Order: sequence, then structure tokens, then C-alpha cells
Amino acid sequence: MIIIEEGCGSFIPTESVQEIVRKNPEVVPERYVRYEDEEGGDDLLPHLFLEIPVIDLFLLSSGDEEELKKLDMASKEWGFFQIINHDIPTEVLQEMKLTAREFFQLPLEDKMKYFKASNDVQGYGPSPIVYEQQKLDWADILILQVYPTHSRQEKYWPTILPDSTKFIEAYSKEASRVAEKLLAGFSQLLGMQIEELLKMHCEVLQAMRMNYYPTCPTPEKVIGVSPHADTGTLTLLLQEDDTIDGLQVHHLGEWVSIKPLPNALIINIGDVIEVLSNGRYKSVEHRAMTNERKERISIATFICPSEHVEIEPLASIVYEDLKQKYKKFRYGDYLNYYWTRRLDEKTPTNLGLIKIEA
Ligand SMILES: O=C(O)CCC(=O)C(=O)O
Ligand SMILES: [Fe+2]
Repeated sequence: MIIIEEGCGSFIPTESVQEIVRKNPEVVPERYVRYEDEEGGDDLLPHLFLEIPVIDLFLLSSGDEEELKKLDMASKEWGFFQIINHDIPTEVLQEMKLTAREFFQLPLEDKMKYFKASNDVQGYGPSPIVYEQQKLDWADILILQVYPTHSRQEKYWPTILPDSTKFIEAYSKEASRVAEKLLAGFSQLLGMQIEELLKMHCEVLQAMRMNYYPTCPTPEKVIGVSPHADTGTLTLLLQEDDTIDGLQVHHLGEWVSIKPLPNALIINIGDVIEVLSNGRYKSVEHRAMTNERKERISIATFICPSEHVEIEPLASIVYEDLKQKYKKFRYGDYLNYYWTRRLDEKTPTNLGLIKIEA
């Protein structure tokens, strides 16, 4: 069965996009069509192919001043950057990519064993929605909470693939090591002790979202992942195939396509850093597009504070800026708000809740 039964929870069931394409690769159902004309509305096609800043993680974590400056600039001007010299073994990256690919290649009935309950965020399925008539994303996803280990919902881990747990854990451990180095860099930039930003998280919540974007006969009419900003502290993005474009970042009023360097990780700043820094650093809106030729797989790792942690702009920065630009919020409440927003809202309203208007 492809149409998932109505559950009692808050997410509304929709169909697997991969199945829609498998059954009829030529037709895009109406609910996925965002733009009727071939030009894709006013903003569909990116006009710019720019390279986002590249940061050498080895230099950054050795205390190199220039690299720290680059991190500052990238976080102010882009909210996105790539890291090289992250020291994650190539086979760990390869095995993670393979796990994601093998999972989505499973027959539907096997993937359905991991289908998310309607009141869960974790699990397999299309992008979750909470409004009946909204437009849908052209993607299927698998979300797993990885750390802390007691927060895992093991029923969603694709153990049908014998080594998947080992591979997901190996990659996640590396991702968390990389994140700690970046957090140390941000601590310095924000005028804190080197460990302070990490400590502020209490227990780091680390989740993984594997995104599968099937090919689409009319890619100019659909969106793989709707424009959004990530709610957490940092996101680390691994692309399965560096040669397939898809990620676009909103930069200087335009959508810019991001081309990852081979073996680099793409990092973006989430709302937590935007708020802590009183808006100096930006949690930038981004989206993913599809194409006609080849499906695309990406693996996002979200680094977030514990739900009970309260986030507000750092006093020292507010003092310098003479104005507090965001209200204090509890991270868990913010997360709940995020999951109940509409997918097809054009601009992220998630900060609307906490931004103090000028
Ligand atoms: O697939 C991508 O490139 C972006 C995915 C993304 O933004 C997300 O999972 O939050
Ligand atoms: Fe994202």
C-alpha cells in the first residue's frame, strides 16, 4: 500500500514520491506543482553559480587567525561554507553514502517497515506536512535521531541493511567531532571560552536526515525541499554525488546553486547561532531542486541544543549592539513550532516568532 492510513497524530499522510515516479515517470501530480509556467515563476532558476567560502578545518582548529576571520566572514555574508581538511576517512564517507543509497533502493515494502508514525518526526516517508491542501516537496526522507543514544528510536534504524547501524554511527561520530571543532571556532568569534558554546548545548542533540530526490520530468515546476532555514546550531551536509546540483542558497536576493568540492562538507549556520550572535551571523534560507536526469541523495546532520536549553542573544553582543534583536526561547518549543509550519511558505517565518521588530 502506498497511501498511508490516517493516524491519530499531527502529520498528514502522503504518498512516497519515489513510488509516484516509479509508477509513472512522466506525470507530476498537481499537488507538487509550484510553478505552472516553464520559466518556473520569478525565481526558480538560479542566475548565479558562485563558490561559497572554503574553510580549512585543520587550520581553524590549530588557531589560525586567518581561518577564523574567514569563518566570521562566511557566517556573516553567506551563512554557508564548505570545509576541507576535516579528516573524516574517505571510507566512512563512502559507507555513509552507500547506506543512504541502499536504503532508498530497497523495495517499498521494506522501506515501509521504517515508516514514521504520524506523531513522530523520526522515520521514513515523504516530507511531513500538517496542512491538508498545501503543496508537497518532491522528496522522500529518512530521519533518525542519533545522539544522545537514549533518544534513538531504534525501530526506525534500517537494520535490514546489515551494516547500516555501524556506518551511520561511524559517520555520526565523525560529524560530531567536526561540529565540536566548529563550535570551538564560533565560541572564539562570539567572545566565549573555547568550550563554552558546546557546554551551552547541555547534551548535544544530533539528528540525521537522508534526503532522496527522485528525478522529475518537469524539474522547473517542483521543489525538492521547500525554502527553509535550519533551526539548530549547525548543519553538516554530505552529498552522495558531488556532480549533481540541487542545493540552492538565498544570497543577495538571488538563489545561488552550490557546487560542493569533492569530499568537502557543506556547513550552514542554524537559527541558534543567528540568535546567540544577535543576528551578526545568518541562518540563511535554502532549498533543494530536482533534475530530469538523475536522482539526488543528500545526508544532513543537525547539531542542536537539548530541548530544555533557553536561547537568547549573548549579553556581551547585545551590549555592543545596543539592542537585543531576538527574544529568549526554549529550544524544544521552537522545534515544535518549526514542525507545524507550512512547507510551502515562501520565506521562513520561523524567526518571526522570536524576532524583535525594529
Ligand atoms: O539536499 C540538500 O541539499 C538540502 C537539504 C536540507 O536543506 C535539509 O535537509 O535541511
Ligand atoms: Fe536545510
